Amino acid sequence: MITVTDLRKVYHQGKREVRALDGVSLTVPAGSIHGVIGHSGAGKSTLVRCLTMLDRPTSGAVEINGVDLTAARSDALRTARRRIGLVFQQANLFDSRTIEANVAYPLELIGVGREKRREKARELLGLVGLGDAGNAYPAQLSGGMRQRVGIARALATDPDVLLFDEPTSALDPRTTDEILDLIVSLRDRNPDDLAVLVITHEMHVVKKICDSVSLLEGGRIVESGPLTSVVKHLDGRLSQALLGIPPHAHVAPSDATLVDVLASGDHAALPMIAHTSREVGAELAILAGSVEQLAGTTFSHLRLAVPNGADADRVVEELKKLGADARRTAEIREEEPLA
Ligand SMILES: Nc1ncnc2c1ncn2[C@@H]1O[C@H](COP(=O)(O)OP(=O)(O)OP(=O)(O)O)[C@@H](O)[C@H]1O
Repeated sequence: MITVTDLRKVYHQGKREVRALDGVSLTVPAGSIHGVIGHSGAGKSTLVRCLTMLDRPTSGAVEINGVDLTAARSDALRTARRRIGLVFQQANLFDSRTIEANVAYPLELIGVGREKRREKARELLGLVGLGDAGNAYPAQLSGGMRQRVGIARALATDPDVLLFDEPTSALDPRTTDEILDLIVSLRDRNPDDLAVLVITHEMHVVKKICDSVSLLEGGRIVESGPLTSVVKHLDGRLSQALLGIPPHAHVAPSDATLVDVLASGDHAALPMIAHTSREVGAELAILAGSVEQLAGTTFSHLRLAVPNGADADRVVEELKKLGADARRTAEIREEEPLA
């Protein structure tokens, strides 16, 4: 389990103070995969550096299973750091070492004997699907395979936390999905011991593997929670980011009110548009939408056009009665472009 409490990092650029982290708190229990997403400049890299003490936080605490890394010094810090396995965007392997020797490297640093190192490296390479590649050199591997080696190396010291910093940003979509499946399988293999934290700007990563998610902005966590809760409401920033539908100005009819509706779970399977149409006596057009499975729950997000003359507020009301979240988003008058 990793617990981060009120983590702050202030940089000084001349006279200017930059609060790269401005009071970040989060908890990731063992068995859970938590995503932190944020745009460029949000503080993601600073968070990774401060969690691993590559950069000392200005204040706050980072605890791994109750041991505070910020309070540890020299040897104690080195030992505590091994509780976090770190995987970067690029694996940064030693080109002159075999794959097996790369995976064994963290064990070499802490003085584990040769035979034990080899045994562990072989076991880990098997775990990440590279059981036959131990004698190969990094240059002989694809980007996805190199990333698997990076993951095996991060697991060498049996960490309690695996921290991924943009693990799939350099990979193609298919390889990305293979690496994401591997991350889930590592968690599933060790649910009582391993907490996983994934820092990314890719929504796909969050949608595919995370149980919970935090949105980092200007060094602060502005929204956080279990994936299925944060996407449930139309107004949420994470909901917009993860399930948002783009404006479809080119198909918007003139003289209509646009209504967005978001339904989840069993509600998503109801014939709610037909039902609402009938109840209100209005023909509703679906202009855009997405239906997705997140963490095993179906979410359906639709944008409807209610012809003017029909009661858009009643449409919203009827949809809410059926258990969906709904709201008016725009009025379109003839010859007026969609806002
Ligand atoms: N060493 C530093 N000195 C001064 N300011 C810094 C330093 N490192 C980061 N910052 C500032 O802190 C803020 C957060 O930067 P950070 O690199 O953590 O963001 P990020 O979310 O990782 O962005 P990106 O995805 O572009 O890497 C930015 O305003 C950045 O300019």
